[in-house]
Amino acid sequence: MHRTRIKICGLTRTQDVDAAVASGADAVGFVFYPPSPRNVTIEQAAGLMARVPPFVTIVALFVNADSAWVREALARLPIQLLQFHGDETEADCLQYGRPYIRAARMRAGVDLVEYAAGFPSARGLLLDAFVEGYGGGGKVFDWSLIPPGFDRPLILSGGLSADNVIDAVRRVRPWAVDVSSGVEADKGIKDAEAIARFISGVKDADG
Ligand SMILES: O=C(O)c1ccccc1NCC(=O)[C@H](O)[C@H](O)COP(=O)(O)O
Repeated sequence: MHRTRIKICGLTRTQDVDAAVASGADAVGFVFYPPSPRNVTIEQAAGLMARVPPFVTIVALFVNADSAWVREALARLPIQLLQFHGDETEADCLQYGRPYIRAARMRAGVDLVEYAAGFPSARGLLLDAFVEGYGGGGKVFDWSLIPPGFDRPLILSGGLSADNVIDAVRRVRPWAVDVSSGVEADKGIKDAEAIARFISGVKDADG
């Protein structure tokens, strides 16, 4: 039986990192995108990432970032996986020589097979709803845009919460799910109970 992996994204506080880990998250995500209310500096991220135990993957999210900044973050932080959420090309993503996942901003007309073919080196495709401002919008996209039998690891995101994640996992059967705003009390402020309910929902859906 497949166990759906779970990433909690947009962490900005130590207690939220602790809550995600305690509830059983497989991965924790940190947003390096200054316009976002979830943005963290390299200094803040160092303190947050230091709390993450072994076997929980540390993911760093960038949006059209200056490559010198990404390199600095990689040099100073224990980042294990990059997430590119902007308009990066495959060459942009590959230049760091690190494993990465590529966000696909889903909306009517997006051909996921064609999009994914442009990123053969991505470890997986993270499907998020198209929103102005790139992401973290808490919007659900039409899951029927995902082609049946799509054969790359899919990380389903976009407006997930404890209220819809069971249905999402049962219908899409993704490799992993990713949530940010759906487990927040306020932008950038996670709710430990909502994280626990989300993770419990994923486990229920897995059966
Ligand atoms: O979180 C942000 O503010 C953000 C800004 C720019 C690009 C992406 C951003 N977040 C993406 C995520 O946190 C997740 O990977 C995911 O898409 C979940 O978002 P949500 O719909 O809020 O659960």
